[in-house]
Amino acid sequence: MNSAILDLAELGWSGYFAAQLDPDTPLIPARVMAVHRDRLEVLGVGLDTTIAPFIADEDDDQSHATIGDWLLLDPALGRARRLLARRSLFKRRAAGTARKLQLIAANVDTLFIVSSCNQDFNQARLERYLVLAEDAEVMPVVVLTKADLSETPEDYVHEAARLLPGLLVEIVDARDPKSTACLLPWCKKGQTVAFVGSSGVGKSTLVNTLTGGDSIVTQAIRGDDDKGRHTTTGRALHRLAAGGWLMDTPGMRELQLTDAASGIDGVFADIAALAQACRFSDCRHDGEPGCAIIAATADGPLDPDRLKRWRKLAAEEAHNNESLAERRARSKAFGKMAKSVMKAKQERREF
Ligand SMILES: Nc1nc2c(ncn2[C@@H]2O[C@H](COP(=O)(O)OP(=O)(O)OP(=O)(O)O)[C@@H](O)[C@H]2O)c(=O)[nH]1
Ligand SMILES: [Zn+2]
Repeated sequence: MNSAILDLAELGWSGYFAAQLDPDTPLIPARVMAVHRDRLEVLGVGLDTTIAPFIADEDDDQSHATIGDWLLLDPALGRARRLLARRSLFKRRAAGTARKLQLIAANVDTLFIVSSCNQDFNQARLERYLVLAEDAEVMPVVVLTKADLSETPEDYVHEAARLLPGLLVEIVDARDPKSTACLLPWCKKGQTVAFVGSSGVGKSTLVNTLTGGDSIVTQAIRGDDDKGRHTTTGRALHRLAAGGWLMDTPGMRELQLTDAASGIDGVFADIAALAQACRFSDCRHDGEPGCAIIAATADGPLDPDRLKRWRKLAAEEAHNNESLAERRARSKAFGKMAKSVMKAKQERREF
């Protein structure tokens, strides 16, 4: 099924990637469909194969090929030669002391941020996901499910739309294909979408409706083999009925706010702009004289709750960065220690 790719556009190829080709070096574009420890599954026109993992630059932890990436393959060598610049990238700091950067998914076009029209609806959570989208440079679309269970679904749409100027908000009954048809423009040929949202809001239901009832599990089992043998394991990109691709990985499902300073400034652009007008450039907006942010909550446009949510996210972000700084300091200290041990050894030998 997947191997019946006829043209690259079907896989999400576009002028953005084509512009990166070097006409003098004939390499074959292929998209990464799954990442395993020791190999990548890639798909191209008439190409459905596995290759060795690819790292463009050992010193750059963003240069590992990840799911959704476009690689240029050398047909003679059967391996990747280049990683094309991405349109978008979801990444996160791994848990644990090393806090390594993990690449989650590349070249997603649209992030569906799913919430339901009931007690799950929560502006802070939506903002958090908006920051993720902003940081990954992916367009967010808020999808409010369970419209059929709410008496006043329009209230939720209104509340969500207020979070960001121009934010797109759709409201659906996730079980009903007629209702989810409003999402199809983002799911067409060549488009890649992903879903985030808390448990129970209807992500799987939406996905099943959008894949035409052909659930991911059945796709995986049926695989590429027309004899119905089990050939595909754990591909992360799944075909949508409208022609696009759904990015579904455990990493995508576990995404959290990390390393997202630029995203926070984008989603809270109003607060960032107000801060420019504070009297002190290092104003902490904590009772200093001439603070434009506090003034805006007292008599003006800034909702104090929004300020509170921003503080929380900014504090979390500061915490993440601190850990990163600590990690750097630790590795520097370790380097110094190692050097002095080596020196001591050397001196002993010389002595
Ligand atoms: N009435 C109604 N029920 C819905 C709607 N969307 C989802 N549900 C139901 O809500 C329940 C949870 O939906 P799921 O699709 O499993 O939610 P999920 O977000 O995938 O949850 P996790 O798998 O835990 O992440 C199921 O019983 C669905 O049938 C909707 O729009 N309307
Ligand atoms: Zn201030």
